[in-house]
Amino acid sequence: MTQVRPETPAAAQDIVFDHVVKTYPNATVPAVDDLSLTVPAGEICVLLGPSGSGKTTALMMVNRLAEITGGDIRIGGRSIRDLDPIRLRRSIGYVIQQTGLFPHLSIAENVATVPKVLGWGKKRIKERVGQLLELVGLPVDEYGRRYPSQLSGGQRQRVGIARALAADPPVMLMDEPFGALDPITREHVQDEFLALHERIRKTVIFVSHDIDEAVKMGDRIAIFREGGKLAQYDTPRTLLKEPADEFVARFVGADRGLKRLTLTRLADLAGSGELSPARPDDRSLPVLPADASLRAALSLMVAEGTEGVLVTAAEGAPDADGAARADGTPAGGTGAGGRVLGVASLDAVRKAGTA
Ligand SMILES: Nc1ncnc2c1ncn2[C@@H]1O[C@H](COP(=O)(O)OP(=O)(O)OP(=O)(O)O)[C@@H](O)[C@H]1O
Repeated sequence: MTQVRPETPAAAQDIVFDHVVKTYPNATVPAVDDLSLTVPAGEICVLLGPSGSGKTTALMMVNRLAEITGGDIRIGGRSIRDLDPIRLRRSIGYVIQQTGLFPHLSIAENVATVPKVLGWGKKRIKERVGQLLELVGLPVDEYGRRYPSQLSGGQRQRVGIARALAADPPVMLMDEPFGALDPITREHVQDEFLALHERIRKTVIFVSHDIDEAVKMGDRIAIFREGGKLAQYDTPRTLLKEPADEFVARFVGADRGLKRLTLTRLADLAGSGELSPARPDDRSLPVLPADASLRAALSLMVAEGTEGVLVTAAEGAPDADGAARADGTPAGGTGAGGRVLGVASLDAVRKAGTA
């Protein structure tokens, strides 16, 4: 995706759930029971938990698609109770699994929906649509006139994201947005969304069923248990390292160590002095850049049957000291490898997974 910024981006706002309760009419037990948590401005919070534990309900209360029955939700300090639901919804991006694109409208028209409702002028809408489609990697000249049925699932999901961003909302709600995509497209769209989020820094609440997705996407994860109760709210790292109880431990799975490896980069090992210096023999080891995860390093070692990987400076990282490169070309040359930082041994990677 290209370096286009939305015009005058709205500052992100924090979202506070303050003892929130939701009991549906005729229900005997609450769908969400006394939920209190704060999503800091600009962060991604993933709601995770078994089916029926209240994730979607919690999300839909934020834009008042479900009305709260107790407690309060505040966005940027303002209670949603004090805001007109329709205006509130226009000010919040909403992305769902079935993208909800209008099949009879072109891609450009789909993205323009909310700005049109808000009464923006034609020129401003056109500019905005162009920027947003560019931002999600679907240039308007090529894709703007197509219809949703003429795009792949992943592309449609990106249009859904562009449309949700159209009015530059400070908050985005995403309900299993990538749930219908095949695993490869899904990973790709997740990566793209994370890169996009780096730039736009909205406050995002994201519902997921999938612990791997939650660990990858979330700055924080809220784990719900049956009965709409919050079991734990923490960063992925803390959650994997210190699950609050048996339920959370079971939910995040037996391979917690492996998941933690996803969160740690080879650069972190380099930073804490846990790489060993490369010796001439190590030139035959598989090579990974420092921004690769320890999980990727472990997979590569297993696949190649080695006890280490050679770690090079990540692409774009400074390469100043004239050391040799992994591919044998001198520093400053045009070889694909970066400066060699050292060797990540199987032991060092294992240790990081259990630390
Ligand atoms: N409109 C509704 N009317 C009555 N009960 C509802 C309604 N929507 C959801 N519920 C109930 O509220 C509880 C929480 O549902 P919710 O959809 O929020 O859970 P969820 O964690 O998002 O589930 P899933 O992962 O299966 O989507 C469930 O018991 C569900 O049956």
